[in-house]
Amino acid sequence: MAETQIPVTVLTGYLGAGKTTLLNRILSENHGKKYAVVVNEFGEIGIDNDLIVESDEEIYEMNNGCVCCTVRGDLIRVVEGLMKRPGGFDGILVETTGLANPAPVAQTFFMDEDVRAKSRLDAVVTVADAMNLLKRLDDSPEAEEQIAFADVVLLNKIDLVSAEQIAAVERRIREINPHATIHRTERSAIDLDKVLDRGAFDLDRILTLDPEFLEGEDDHDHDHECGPDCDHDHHHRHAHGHDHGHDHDHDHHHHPRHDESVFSISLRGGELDPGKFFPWIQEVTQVEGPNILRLKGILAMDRDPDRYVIQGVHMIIEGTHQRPWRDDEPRESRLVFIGRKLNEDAIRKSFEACLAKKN
Ligand SMILES: Nc1nc2c(ncn2[C@@H]2O[C@H](COP(=O)(O)OP(=O)(O)OP(=O)(O)O)[C@@H](O)[C@H]2O)c(=O)[nH]1
Repeated sequence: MAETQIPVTVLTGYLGAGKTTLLNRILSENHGKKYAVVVNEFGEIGIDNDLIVESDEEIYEMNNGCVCCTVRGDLIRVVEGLMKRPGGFDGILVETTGLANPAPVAQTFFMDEDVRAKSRLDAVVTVADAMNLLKRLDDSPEAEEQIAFADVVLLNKIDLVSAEQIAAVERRIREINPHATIHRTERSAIDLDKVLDRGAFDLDRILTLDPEFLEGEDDHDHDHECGPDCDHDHHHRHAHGHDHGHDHDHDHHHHPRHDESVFSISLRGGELDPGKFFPWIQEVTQVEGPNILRLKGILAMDRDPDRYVIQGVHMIIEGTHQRPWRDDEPRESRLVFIGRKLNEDAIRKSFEACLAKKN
């Protein structure tokens, strides 16, 4: 029986750490294996799917809320569906949103009987941003959970920091999680056998970390109530509604609430005037940089046949031409900011001022 279990890799890490970069490596490398990929993102308009390389792999997107607390039922259904596929898969990769606590995702693979019989959690792989991790550990509980649960940590973006900084981040990771294997990486470059099929998930360690890990709460059936940005109100309601008089609150234990100060702004429009857009995005990222945890967009530039992809983490932004727009695609620009204390009105208005004038 055991040999028929499909290995599942949970790929986690804070916003912008380099998860998709790693996923793209896995999907592009000529390893002769077939992986199913499940991605989940935070933000209303699905962009992540467009940033994943085109490949023969099957990609399932779940962007209605955050996998850690709202779509576990969906995850079970997707995984069950995958297992029934003839031919099967050599592995399943689940990429969580940067704001997810990986524990409930990992739990999924122990809770559902069918899923448990046919799959095994191979490893939780956490990508950490060497430049920003220390700050995020101070202000974002998810960042710490992601490190604590990791079997393998990729300490990524080492090109952006000094050797001393790398050593300091590594020490902090070790304090939180002395067991994980740490690899230093640039652009998530790693031999895939260091992240896939590791047999690294250690249930005993996780039970020390979280004694209730296997207690699989009743599923509360809250899968579909959350909005795209993970409606935290719902969790308040849930926590209250679930008070049976015992004083440990499952919800608190397994699902530390998301950082409620983080929200997303989704912008949509037609073609952009590059002469206006580029100075604008430079300015926004300079002024709002500390509050911009993440930005990503697929843009249609006036008179440009290619899709233009822009990505950022705080003040660092990168843009590239991706591929030509297809005839059947509307030339539309979509841009998402995820952050704290962003001035939505000002960003929205100034973005609209970058649209190309059509006559
Ligand atoms: N300089 C530098 N940039 C990197 C490195 N790895 C990734 N990036 C860039 O960082 C940005 C975020 O990378 P992604 O792989 O999309 O990050 P992610 O973790 O998938 O992001 P979310 O899904 O939004 O949480 C992109 O612009 C990447 O090109 C690295 O090692 N060095």
